[in-house]
Amino acid sequence: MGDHLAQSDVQPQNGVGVVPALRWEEPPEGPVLVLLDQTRLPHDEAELVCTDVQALVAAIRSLAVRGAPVLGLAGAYGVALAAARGYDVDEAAELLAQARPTAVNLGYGVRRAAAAYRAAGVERGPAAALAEAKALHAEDAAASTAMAGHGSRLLAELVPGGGYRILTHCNTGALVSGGEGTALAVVSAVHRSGELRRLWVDETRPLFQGSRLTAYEAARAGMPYTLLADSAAGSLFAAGEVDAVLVGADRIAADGSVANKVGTYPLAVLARHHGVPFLVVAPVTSVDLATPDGSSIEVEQRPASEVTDVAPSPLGAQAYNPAFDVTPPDLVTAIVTENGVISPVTAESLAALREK
Ligand SMILES: CSC[C@@H](O)[C@@H](O)C(=O)COP(=O)(O)O
Repeated sequence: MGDHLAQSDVQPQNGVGVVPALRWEEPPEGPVLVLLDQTRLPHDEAELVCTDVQALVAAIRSLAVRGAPVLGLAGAYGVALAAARGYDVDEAAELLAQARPTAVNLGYGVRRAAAAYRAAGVERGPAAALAEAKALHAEDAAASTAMAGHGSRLLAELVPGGGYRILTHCNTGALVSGGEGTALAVVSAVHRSGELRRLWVDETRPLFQGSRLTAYEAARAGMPYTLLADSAAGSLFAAGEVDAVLVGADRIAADGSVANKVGTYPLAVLARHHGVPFLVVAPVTSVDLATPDGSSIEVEQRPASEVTDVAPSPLGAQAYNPAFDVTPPDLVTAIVTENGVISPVTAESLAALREK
C-alpha cells in the first residue's frame, strides 16, 4: 500500500524547481513508483510510494497523481510495476485503464506498456514494459518543450506587443508532465523571455487545482500571478485585463471538441464574447480520433461530497459535480501540440496533425 515520506525527503529535480510528479525507483525490497502526493500541495511536499497497482489506482482516483499527460505515464509505469512484481499484467492493465474515464492518455500509456510486455514475452516482458514507460516519459518531456515553442510563437502572432496577461484554469505544469507541462509550459517560456505581465490563475473549484497547484508552480518559478475565484473571470474579461486564455485538455475528440477541467467551457464562451484568443495546449496523445465528437466523450462524475465539503450547505444537500466540461471546436482559436498548431480547428486539420 501507499506510504507517505517526510517533506524533507523530497527535492526538486527539474529546471522549474517543482518536485517531479512521479519517478521509478528500485530499492532492494523491489521496484516502486514514487508519486508526489498532489492532494497535499501546496503545504506539504509529501511522497506516496506505490508498491502495487491497487495503491496506484487509489492514488489516481484520489487525484494524488492527476492531469492528462502524467496519467499516461502513471498508467505505463503501473503496468511495468505489475510486471516487475509478478502480478497478472492483463488484469493490472484493465484496472489502471479504468481508474478514471476522461483523460485518453491514461489508456494510451497502459496500452503501450502492456503491448511492449506482451511482445517481449514473459521473461523479457518486465524490462520491456519499463523501457516503454521510460520512453513515453522522455517523449512527453520533449513534447512539452516543443509545445512551449509553438505556443509562445503563436502568442506573439496573436497578441502583438508582448507583455501578456494570460488567464489559465486548472493545473497544466510540471506536475502533469515529464517536462514543464502543456499550457503552463507555454506560460513558463513566456515568463523566461520577460514577456509575462500577469498570470491570472482561476482557483478551479471544487478541488482547487488552480489555487493549490498552479499557484504553487507559479510562485516557485517567480511568475507574477494573481488568483481569482472562477466566478470573477467575467468581470476580468469585461475590464479588458485578459490578452489570451491558455488551457490544457484531457481528451480532444475527432471533431476538435475539447474536454478539460470543468469551468473551461465558460471561459471559452467569455473569450469569444470579448474577442480574446482561446488556446488549447495538449500533446497529440490527448487527441482521440476514435471518439467522434464532444457528446461522445465520457465525462467523469465525482462524489457530491467534493462540492458539499467546501461549499457550506444544508446536511444532505445534493450536488452536481462533473470533473470536466466540453468546449466545442468553434470556440477554440487554436490547438497547440508538439506537432504544430491548427487554426481553425476542424476534423480535417486535427486528423492531419495527429498523423504528422
Ligand atoms: C495538461 S493537463 C490538462 C488537463 O489534464 C487538466 O487541465 C485537467 O483538467 C486535469 O484534471 P484533473 O481532474 O486534475 O486530473
